[in-house]
Amino acid sequence: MTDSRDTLFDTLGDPGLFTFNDDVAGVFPDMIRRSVPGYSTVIAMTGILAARHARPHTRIYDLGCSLGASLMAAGKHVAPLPCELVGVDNSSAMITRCRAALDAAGLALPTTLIEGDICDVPIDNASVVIMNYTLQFVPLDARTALLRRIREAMNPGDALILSEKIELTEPAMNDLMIDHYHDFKRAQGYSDLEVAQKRQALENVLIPESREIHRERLAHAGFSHSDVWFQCFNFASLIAIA
Ligand SMILES: C[S@@+](CC[C@H](N)C(=O)[O-])C[C@H]1O[C@@H](n2cnc3c(N)ncnc32)[C@H](O)[C@@H]1O
Ligand SMILES: O=C(O)C(=O)C[C@]1(C(=O)O)C=C[C@@H](O)C=C1
Repeated sequence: MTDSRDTLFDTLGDPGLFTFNDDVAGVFPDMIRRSVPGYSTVIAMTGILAARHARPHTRIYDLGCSLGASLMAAGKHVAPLPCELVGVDNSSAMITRCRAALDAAGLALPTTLIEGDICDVPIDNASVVIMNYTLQFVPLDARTALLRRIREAMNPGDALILSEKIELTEPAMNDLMIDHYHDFKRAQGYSDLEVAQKRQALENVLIPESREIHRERLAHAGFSHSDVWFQCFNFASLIAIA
């Protein structure tokens, strides 16, 4: 099956607020691949990282699972270790399509999908928690409590894999990275109009923070170590060890 092309922001007008509705879910594989530099590398490596930290008879959570890309990568590398995969997303359009994609993929591990808010869904007996490009959509004042609940569900040595669009602390470097990022998007076939309209739709919806703030918050939430394991322009992936 070929992915539908993302043309959602190609017309001039009020783009409204970005939401993960049926239109977005329908083009999501193409959208995220052309919008997140390094996306396919991050997803593939998520499987490798998960396999090192997964413990038998625990759960591997994917919070903000969208269409299940990280669940599939984890399933591929963690099996046959007996673990349960749990995907959570609050978009019914994503969960419906994720269920179909997982059925088609036929994962080797038991998998549960939950339609719900990651700030409310119980998290228990986790050895690995994956949150790829999702914390950025959680309100700022709810981020620490969520990370605390994740940490409390883990044992020492377990891992959180956290990927985010980030802000750089030095304004000139931040502006430069955003310019590089927009060059990347244009090289992926997005027009200046599409870049501008999407940027407007994401304003105050996707709230990026610096790697320093992320690492401080992770420490505050009880993680003993964290660092960046991948970065491309203003998109970074961290691993935090419980
Ligand atoms: C950029 S996508 C994540 C991409 C996905 N992790 C991947 O790597 O393919 C963000 C996802 O998080 C979900 N999301 C955002 N806020 C959420 C929340 N509070 N609770 C549950 N899901 C949420 C959205 O519906 C969307 O599917
Ligand atoms: O297109 C952008 O500007 C983005 O920030 C990319 C991004 C993300 O980082 O989550 C934003 C929304 C879509 O979910 C896919 C990718």
